[in-house]
Amino acid sequence: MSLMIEGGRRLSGDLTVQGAKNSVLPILAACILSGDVCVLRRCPHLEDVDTSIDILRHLGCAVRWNGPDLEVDSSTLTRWDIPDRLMRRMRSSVVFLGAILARCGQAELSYPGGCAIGARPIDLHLSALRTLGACIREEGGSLDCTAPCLTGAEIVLSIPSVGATENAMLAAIGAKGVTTISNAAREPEIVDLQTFLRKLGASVHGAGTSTVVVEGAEQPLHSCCHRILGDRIAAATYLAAAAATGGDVFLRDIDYRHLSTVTGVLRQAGCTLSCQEDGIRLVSDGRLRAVSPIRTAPYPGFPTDAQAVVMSALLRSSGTTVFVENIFESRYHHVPELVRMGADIRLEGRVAVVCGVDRLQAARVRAMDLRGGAALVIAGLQAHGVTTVEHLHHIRRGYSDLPGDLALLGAHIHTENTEGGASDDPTPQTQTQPPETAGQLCVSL
Ligand SMILES: CC(=O)N[C@H]1[C@@H](OP(=O)(O)OP(=O)(O)OC[C@H]2O[C@@H](n3ccc(=O)[nH]c3=O)[C@H](O)[C@@H]2O)O[C@H](CO)[C@@H](O)[C@@H]1O
Ligand SMILES: C=C(OP(=O)(O)O)C(=O)O
Repeated sequence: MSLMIEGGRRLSGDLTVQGAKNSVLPILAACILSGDVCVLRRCPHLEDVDTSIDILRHLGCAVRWNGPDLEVDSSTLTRWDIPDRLMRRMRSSVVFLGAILARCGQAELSYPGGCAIGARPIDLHLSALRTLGACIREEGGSLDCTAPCLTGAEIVLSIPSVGATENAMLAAIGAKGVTTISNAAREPEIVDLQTFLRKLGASVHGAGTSTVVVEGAEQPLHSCCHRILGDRIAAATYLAAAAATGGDVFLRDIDYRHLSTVTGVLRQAGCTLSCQEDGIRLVSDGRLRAVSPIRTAPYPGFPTDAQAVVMSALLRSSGTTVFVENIFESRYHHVPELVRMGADIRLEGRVAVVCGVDRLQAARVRAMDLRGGAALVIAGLQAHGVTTVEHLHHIRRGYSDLPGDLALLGAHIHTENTEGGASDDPTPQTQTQPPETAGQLCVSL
């Protein structure tokens, strides 16, 4: 599947932002802990959500859509294994490990897949679970885990890894006693997971700070209904698109506090932003200025997931902007594609130097990963002529309807069924490697 985008349209109007991919995925894994029915409101319909549903069904859970809500009944769970073909489909498959261990005391799965943006090892996940008493045998990419009796412990993460924090929180629910996770990730999605776990009846505190404390659940957990947090990265994408096209958009149902580094950059670039309790409005005249160096960092720093889309917004700015990607070692696969469209970007390791150009030219380009794909769409919105973005399936991992949303805002964009599709996709996918080979997949810049 490809997207065709006719550049030069100014975006305007209101948009309700989807539920967050990075919230709903760990929460879908957490549904296993309930042993009952969980209703997730505003569940985004994404490829990664479909993969999570496939995993839940494989485990024996009953899952069904009810309009925009997803209902998961985990009372019927019968298995503790996840087949390799499902593990490889996304990174977040690994977050099921903590939940399955907590519920079943054993788990059989393999290394997760996901976008090729770096090596993405899972050593911190496994070390956290071992600290809680899990015995994990790694062989040929398979993980054979037993944990008849998880015990609360002090887990210190060497990096504030989002996924490792979530895995540790989920496993700790099934442990006896208190678990403290230090140097925990502080992302809003971790807070959303804590909110969900509390609704299930679990005792979890501290999410949003560097120390998360989980008391093992002595009582059985129960059913709950939860509305998924608004997606700050989808919001950053629409803000970047509006900024680049001289737009005027209002994004509803998004917490502006979760986007302060992104809105700060767009303000510096010359956009006018007003942040309200119910959303964010951005007005741009389309003549953006270069900004101070953008360095990606764990929350509350500038999100790595917004690096590509904000870069795209600045391609025609006046002056030079430096990007430093500090989280993932090869997250610039969109750059050669943007250069095809006339962008002036030089790469040196983790640094990308963007010199604004007067004009972008439409081209046939290829999404190499999720956010890089969204960045190409934003470039297409600004380019002269009709841009084709191939390999739409990457974008569908994280946006429930990017073309539909942009069309609502006035973009001329449509999806085309192209020959081949995902099955003959040569795009590299990260397959987390056993420790001795981790890193070999990193694509040099
Ligand atoms: C589903 C989800 O929420 N995905 C997000 C999550 O991914 P994810 O949870 O995979 O990202 P992490 O926070 O774990 O990764 C941060 C850094 O830590 C490294 N690391 C991580 C785990 C580990 O065991 N060992 C290790 O070395 C990673 O390679 C990376 O360099 O956070 C990333 C960083 O904000 C985002 O880009 C992703 O969108
Ligand atoms: C890298 C991302 O996601 P994941 O961790 O699911 O691959 C992302 O959302 O940009």
